[in-house]
Amino acid sequence: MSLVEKILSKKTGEDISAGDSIEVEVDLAMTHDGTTPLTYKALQEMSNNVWDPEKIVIAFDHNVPPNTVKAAEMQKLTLEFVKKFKIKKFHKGGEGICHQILAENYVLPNMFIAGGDSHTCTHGAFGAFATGFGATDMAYIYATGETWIKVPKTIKVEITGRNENISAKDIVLKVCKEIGRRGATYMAIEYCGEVVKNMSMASRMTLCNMAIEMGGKTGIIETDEITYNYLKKERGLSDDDINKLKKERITVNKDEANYHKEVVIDITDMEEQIAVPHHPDNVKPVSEVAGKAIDQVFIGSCTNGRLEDLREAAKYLKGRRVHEDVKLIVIPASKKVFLQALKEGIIEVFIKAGAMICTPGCGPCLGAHQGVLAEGEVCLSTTNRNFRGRMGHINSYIYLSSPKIAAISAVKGYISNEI
Ligand SMILES: CC(C)[C@H](C(=O)O)[C@@H](O)C(=O)O
Ligand code: SF4
Repeated sequence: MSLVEKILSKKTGEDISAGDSIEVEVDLAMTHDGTTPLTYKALQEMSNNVWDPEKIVIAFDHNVPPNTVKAAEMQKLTLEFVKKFKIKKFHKGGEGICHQILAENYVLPNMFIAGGDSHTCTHGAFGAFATGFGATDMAYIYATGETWIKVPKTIKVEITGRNENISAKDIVLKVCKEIGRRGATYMAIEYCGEVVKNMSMASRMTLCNMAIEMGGKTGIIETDEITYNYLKKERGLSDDDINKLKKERITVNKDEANYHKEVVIDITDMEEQIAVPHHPDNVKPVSEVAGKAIDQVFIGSCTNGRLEDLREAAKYLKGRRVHEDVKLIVIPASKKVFLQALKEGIIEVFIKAGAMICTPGCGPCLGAHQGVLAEGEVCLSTTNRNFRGRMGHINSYIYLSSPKIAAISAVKGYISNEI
């Protein structure tokens, strides 16, 4: 059995396998300012109640603070939902991106997590089954606490080798290139191998975050000491809680699991990777893109807005100036990340270098505000999607990279991995 099959078998109490349609109880559900209004509308046609307000998380992150009347109206309606159903796990603007909020507060291994956002797959990093649903499905979940899914097939992706220059973002871009934008449609991507074993939780989240860019239902990683340490240190779980989780730990016998496909990526001689317009699987080694002039750099998002990402970027910006032709926008993924970055002097490094720092949230990632692109402009971004027009004008261009390359390029004025 794959990791997903094992988690879902445990949840349903039956031995299930890929292709089965199952009904399942949801442990945690989330919608944000962009998706709560439609979910609320659909819910009103189904029920006058929510199944369990304790298991629902609402976050304002996509347009914070609201920049248009429409965005303000959507938050007003969402607030009505929050009040009506007495949702306590409510995070108003400035607290962070919904996925970062979930990771910092609520996600636990073996959970079934349903999110009204496609990057809910990020939480597979905790050994949870986490995936995105549309508004009608979310409404049904809010009403009943249940949903159904077809159990996805699994692609095993093993990351091997050693290379100090390579980050989780370079790896996931390479995986996108190998698997392709439709290569994992309705499948789970199970990451393993020595590189993943040694990765921080933040990096594992970067890996799982982009499963959807390959059409994937989710990305997922077995829990281990790194997961438990994170839950203890960052989330304050007690030793008893951790021991309980360890007893319920789900592992996979990789030789016996019935993977649909297996991919091995050795990073030893790998170059850093860049996705070029207009698809995240349109990936090239940095040497083929180096020298491309840029107008804007964005460091942030649910892919790469965490503390380790900001620390990495700060290494290259410290004592340097952002190129005069480049706008650099930095957005910490959450309030917690922001406060810690302030404490460590990282924010000061960015400001002195000439960066603009914005309120934790999605920011320019989806082209809503805080840095939209003009016609012909080129942005190098640490986000996950470079679709045509996503960050602004239909004829603007988005390249995707790691925070390191983003920071170096902001200084140089063109794409580069050498400071
Ligand atoms: C607005 C929201 C529905 C959307 C998603 O689901 O992914 C957004 O977060 C994105 O990244 O494009
Ligand atoms: S940061 Fe970007 S990808 Fe992530 S949830 Fe927000 S808009 Fe979507």
